[in-house]
Amino acid sequence: MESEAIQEELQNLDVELKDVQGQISALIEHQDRLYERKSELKTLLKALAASESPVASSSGGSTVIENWSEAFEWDSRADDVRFNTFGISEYRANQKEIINAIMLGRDVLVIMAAGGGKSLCYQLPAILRGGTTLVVSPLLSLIQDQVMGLAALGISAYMLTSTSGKENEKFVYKALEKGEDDLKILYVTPEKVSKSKRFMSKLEKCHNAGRLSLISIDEAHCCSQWGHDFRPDYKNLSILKTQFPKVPMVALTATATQKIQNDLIEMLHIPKCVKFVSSVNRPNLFYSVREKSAVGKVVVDEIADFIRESYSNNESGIVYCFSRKECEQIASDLRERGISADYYHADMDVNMREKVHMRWSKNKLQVIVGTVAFGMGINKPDVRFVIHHSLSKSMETYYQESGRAGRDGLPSECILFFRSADVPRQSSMVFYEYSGLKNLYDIVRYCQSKTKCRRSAFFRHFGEPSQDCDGMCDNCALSSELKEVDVSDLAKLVVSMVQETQAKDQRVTMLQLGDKLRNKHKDLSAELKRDEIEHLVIKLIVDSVLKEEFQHTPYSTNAYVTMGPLANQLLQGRKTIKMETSSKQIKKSKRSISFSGLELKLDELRKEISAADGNILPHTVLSTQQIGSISSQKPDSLQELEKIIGKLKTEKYGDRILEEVMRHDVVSEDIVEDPTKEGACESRSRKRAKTQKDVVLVDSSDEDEEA
Ligand SMILES: Nc1ncnc2c1ncn2[C@@H]1O[C@H](COP(=O)(O)OP(=O)(O)OP(=O)(O)O)[C@@H](O)[C@H]1O
Ligand SMILES: [Mg+2]
Repeated sequence: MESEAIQEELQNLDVELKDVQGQISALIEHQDRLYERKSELKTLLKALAASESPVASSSGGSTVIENWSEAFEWDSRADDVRFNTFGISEYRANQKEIINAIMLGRDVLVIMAAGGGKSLCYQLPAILRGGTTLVVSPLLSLIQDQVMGLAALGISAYMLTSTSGKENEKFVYKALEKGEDDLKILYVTPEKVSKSKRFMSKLEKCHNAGRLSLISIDEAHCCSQWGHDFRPDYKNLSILKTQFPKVPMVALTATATQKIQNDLIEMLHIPKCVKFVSSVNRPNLFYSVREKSAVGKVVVDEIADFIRESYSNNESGIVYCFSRKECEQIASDLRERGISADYYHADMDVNMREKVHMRWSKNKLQVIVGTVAFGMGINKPDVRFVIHHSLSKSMETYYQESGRAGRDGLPSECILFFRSADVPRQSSMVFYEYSGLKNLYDIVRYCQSKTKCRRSAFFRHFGEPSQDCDGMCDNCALSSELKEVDVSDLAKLVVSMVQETQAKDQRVTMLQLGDKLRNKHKDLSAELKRDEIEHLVIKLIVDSVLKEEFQHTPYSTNAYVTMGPLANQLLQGRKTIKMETSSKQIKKSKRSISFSGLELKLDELRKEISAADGNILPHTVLSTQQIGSISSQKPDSLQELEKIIGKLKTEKYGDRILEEVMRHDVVSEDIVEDPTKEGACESRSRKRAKTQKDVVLVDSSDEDEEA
């Protein structure tokens, strides 16, 4: 009897110890999170202090007062090239300062959001400084795009990649060695630097002759293992600073975390660089999360309706999917619904992929349905919408992927379709990655929240002070009745069920758990939909009450739900679980720009010129912003047009653009007034002044509907 009592006590102690262990690991996890947040906040404080002082932050702790915005002798030349060659009417934030720091010979680290205009920051000094600028860029498609774009502007840009022909290679090597031919900008992949001795020896000759004027490392986050796109060959780029210590180096990336910044500075050997960190905020992007139906057809219908209603002029978009099979299916479903869509994934032959990408870049295809393989090489500035058919694996990847919208700064939309059942699909892919689950649960929190500003989640993630969202996310734009409901009792039922299953040495997936619960508690099943139970299970996982465990089968990795570190706290009534519920739902959200009248004609014209040339993309002929400016200002001479788009584009396309403007003017006047009437001219100019409309039409007709 005594031994039985001891046995029992031992068993109880084991249970209690397990509980304590669970609490300790939960506390340790919590402690880690607090430390991490503390360090983020400290960095934030430093950044704030730096931004309050007039000195640009120099990572070398330089005490010299440096004002990168003052007047410099190259200012007028820089303005001339910016406007007349690049057709850019004014600098965006930090561009001028970065250019000045490079012109002064400093090493520079640029952190600027996608589409912020990083290319200009090294391309303009490349032209001003004379000699040759070397640009390292990770992807062939990015390099091709850039070289093509620069060539269209009459800038002598070349590339050396694995696909370069012999003739091209010969020309580049000769130009590097002898300096006789014009070679302003040379793009290479990192492999050239790390693997080609021949290339490095030619580069050395160029340098020794004093002709290597600048080294630019684009997409520099590829250096860091902490980044989302680590490329081993980027690690060897330190050789550039070692070999050419006096040549200024500029490293550019859109990825902003402090850890990655420090990593880059160390790996590229630029400890004294001047750092320019711009905000991660993309004010022109409208972020929203929509509940994803369990029925696939309904989701595709919703996506197709959205595209048809908001982007009927063939405006470009991307739909991201989880798997290759899903991509193909959704692309075909969209085509069936009359939308010009095609798929893009890693299983396709390179030529096929390139063909799809090119059709899309030339606006011959409206939507690319892609996996994450459709990534870094996308340079299209006028992507108006990015839809996630499934959630991304982290806030960082979501920021990157959704950030492919609106790189031209014009209003664009980012919609994520969220369904709890998609979480185990992602978790079974990322659980072995460093912080994989933690990162995934961060984006799940983002999706589950019905109250918090979507933007603030990005600020928090990148350790940046919050900024006003200005109603540019669903949670800020929508004023609906939101409540927090205590669901602890239901949560206890869920956790007890997991506990029972585990006690029987069985495993349960989220799907099975929902079914079991509804079978056992028939009274609940009338009230509770499967989706709601899954929603709760995911919340419990994210809150460490439950946890996911994974098991490999020969065909897949399955995610099971098990007791988490805080399970017992909940069962013992020491923890409450609250869920946000919303009485209203966004049914339709429409934030779009749309072309009308002359804009449509100019859009047609740029496509026509691009198609006839074959080597120029429509947005290089005229950017969407330029189309807007021409349509609102309606220039009636080449001189007037030149004031809007600069000399080069006016010389190349001016006559055809003016023809279009005049034709449109005549047509619209035929409609509105009798041109023979006296005073028509005056009324025309008055009319013009009146139609100086904001070319960007932002339609914000949200329709809220009872759920
Ligand atoms: N000052 C400016 N005014 C108007 N448009 C600009 C300006 N600077 C750059 N752009 C345009 O913005 C678009 C994006 O520029 P760019 O490709 O340099 O972005 P990025 O910062 O390199 O982005 P990513 O991280 O996606 O590579 C391009 O179409 C470019 O011509
Ligand atoms: Mg870029």
